[in-house]
Amino acid sequence: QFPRECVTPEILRSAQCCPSVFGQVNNPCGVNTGRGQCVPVRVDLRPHGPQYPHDGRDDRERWPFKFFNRTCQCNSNFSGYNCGRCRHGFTGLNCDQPVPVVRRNVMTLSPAEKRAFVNALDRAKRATHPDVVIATRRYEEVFGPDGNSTQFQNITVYNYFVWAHYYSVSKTFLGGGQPSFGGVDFSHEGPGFLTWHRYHLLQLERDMQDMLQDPGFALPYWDFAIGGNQCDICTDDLMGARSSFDDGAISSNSIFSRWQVICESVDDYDTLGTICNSTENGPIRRNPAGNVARPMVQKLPEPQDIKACLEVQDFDTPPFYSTSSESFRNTIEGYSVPEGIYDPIVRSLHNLAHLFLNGTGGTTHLSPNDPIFVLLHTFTDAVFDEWLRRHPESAVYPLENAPIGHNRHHNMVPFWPPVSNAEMFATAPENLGYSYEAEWPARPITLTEIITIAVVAALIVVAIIFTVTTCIVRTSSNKTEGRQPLLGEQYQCYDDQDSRHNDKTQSVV
Ligand SMILES: O=C(O)c1cc2cc(O)c(O)cc2[nH]1
Repeated sequence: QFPRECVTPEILRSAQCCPSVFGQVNNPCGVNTGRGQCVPVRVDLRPHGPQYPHDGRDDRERWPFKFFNRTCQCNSNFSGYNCGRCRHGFTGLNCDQPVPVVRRNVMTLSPAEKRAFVNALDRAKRATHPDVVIATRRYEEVFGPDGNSTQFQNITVYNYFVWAHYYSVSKTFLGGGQPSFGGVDFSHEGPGFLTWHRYHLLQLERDMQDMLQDPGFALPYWDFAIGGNQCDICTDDLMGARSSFDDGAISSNSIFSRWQVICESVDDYDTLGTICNSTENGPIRRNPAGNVARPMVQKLPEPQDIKACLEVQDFDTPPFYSTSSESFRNTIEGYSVPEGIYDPIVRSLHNLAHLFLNGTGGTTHLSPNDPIFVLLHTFTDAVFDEWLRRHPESAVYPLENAPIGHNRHHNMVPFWPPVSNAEMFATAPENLGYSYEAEWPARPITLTEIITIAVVAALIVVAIIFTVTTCIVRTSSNKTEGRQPLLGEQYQCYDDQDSRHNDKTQSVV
């Protein structure tokens, strides 16, 4: 969540995180070379929704004010916590060379591409994050027992991806023997669901690009809307087949059978007020279509569910929550039927794909431990991008009264440097430096288009009738009168060779 350079007791107490670029001294945010400058953090103070009644009790409120109030703001295509990186989709010393970052259907990758992707994920699982460390205590305890030993830990690139999700969904610790408050979620059940997960993936993709030294590296996606009860990506060349010995385990032929999960001790965190750390302790569990107790989550979404959800007009609707009806966000998140009507017993689209996995990937605080999470969410993001393209006029993100963390200008927890929901609410190829190679169901013709087509067609028909009628009238009057034409030759109508001949004859006469 925070750069390693910013978690010393002095810097944390100063509340200013503006490191120098490339290890230079006294060059915060690369200001001397025009890369960026150190500025006050902007925090949105508009009211949030009523779901969270404990204002003042959680470090994540008004993110990241509890920890820092000054940050780097980068110029042009520079980005990152010290403006030392390029914006997504750009490379070069001056970050002025565009690089295509194209996310493709994982099933269409060649065997070599599949191997490279699996190996890259495995490398990310083991490589210590070069910049970021995670807090293992709430702010109240983060300076340590002696007040001078800050409680942060190194974490690997992939485990940071898992930890960020856990931190955003974890309960509010209230202390004093009170149970932790679970009605809070900074990344689900609100309009920020799509923008939060979009940035979450961008961050992993960028970290992996740095790790691989390949600025064109792109995460693939899993089209989970294939219906049926088969997990097509659960094969040993991709996310791992089912183990022959244990229905809930991954085959030992897959590298993912050796992955260990983090953030499993959720009861400890919630009762002791601690935070998940980077300790790994147990294998991924996965049993696709194996939840016999919930038959409704034993089948994947259908292809027509994507078509239906793309036709929902409004991005989100009051109360901007998991109970919203006729909301595209709540539909793709999966609390409504695919046509958009909220139904408390329904689980569709994204939620259904999670629950279908039936194990680590279906448990909110653990789900990114299963690498299927990455592919499931790139597809969800691809649908979001297609919706933005189809509905430019109704793509309006709520400004206030969304659940805490979900207002348009709330910074998304726990990302650093601060990034708001609004910044991720834009079409990806034009604004965010990546695109999807995907085919979508045909868009139905809108009422405006039908009216426009009807008006144009009617005008054409009227014009044809007018022209033909005029010609007939002129021709017949010329024939019957056999006298001088009333109009000059340039206005006369010709319908065949004979009439042309007649007209010429008439004009000679
Ligand atoms: O019960 C649900 O609808 C559900 C489970 C689950 C797991 C997960 O990781 C999510 O991100 C969402 C989600 N929804």
